[in-house]
Amino acid sequence: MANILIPYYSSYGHIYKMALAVAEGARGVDGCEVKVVKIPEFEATKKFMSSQDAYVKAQEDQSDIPEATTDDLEWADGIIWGIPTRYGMMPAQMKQFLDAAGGLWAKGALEGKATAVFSSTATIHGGQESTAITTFVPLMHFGMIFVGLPYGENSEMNTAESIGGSPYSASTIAGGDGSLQPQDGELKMASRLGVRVAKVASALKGNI
Ligand SMILES: Cc1cc2nc3c(=O)[nH]c(=O)nc-3n(C[C@H](O)[C@H](O)[C@H](O)COP(=O)(O)O)c2cc1C
Repeated sequence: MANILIPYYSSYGHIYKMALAVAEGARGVDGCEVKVVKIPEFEATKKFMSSQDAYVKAQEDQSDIPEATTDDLEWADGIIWGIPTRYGMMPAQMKQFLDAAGGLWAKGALEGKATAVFSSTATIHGGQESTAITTFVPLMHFGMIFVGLPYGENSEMNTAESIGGSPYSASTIAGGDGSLQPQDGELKMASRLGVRVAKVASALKGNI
């Protein structure tokens, strides 16, 4: 039995859809309990973005998802973070959440837990890989065990087409105006990432 947590932040819904695919994969692994939670939004951002219909609609779609707490992080045996790219790296909301978990760092509460990242960018070269790689840094400080996305299980990556996914993370490309939606191949890679982390977390607990 392993507990798998999927904390994500999503302004326009792309990462939310990827989170559901990751959850579906993790739920398929025997004995795993899966929780999807959203990283709390900044009040200032809510106010600023309330004039954007796409943001308002995406937040309504996620209204049933509970907000992430540091207790959730302690509950989890494996944590798969959903992170839309901001200037090539994680959004401030996500960093604030990690900073607020400093008490867990101090007592080593996340050490030895499996972790992974899924991301999204507007463009193919907008930072899907740098977001995963830079997120690796704080996760290493927490002592977590990083799980990548191997080519062997994800043949979709062997392409020159416009599709997300790299050895570092599952990802999707939203388009400059956000009009693209996660493609089948991207959702499959997200789901397989969920499976992989759930299996690694179970193995680390000595369940398999
Ligand atoms: C402040 C800001 C910075 C962004 N920086 C980048 C970036 O560096 N590269 C990129 O490709 N897209 C960038 N984007 C686009 C977002 O990554 C995109 O809207 C997001 O991945 C969509 O996911 P979501 O629908 O889950 O929010 C940025 C968006 C915002 C609002």
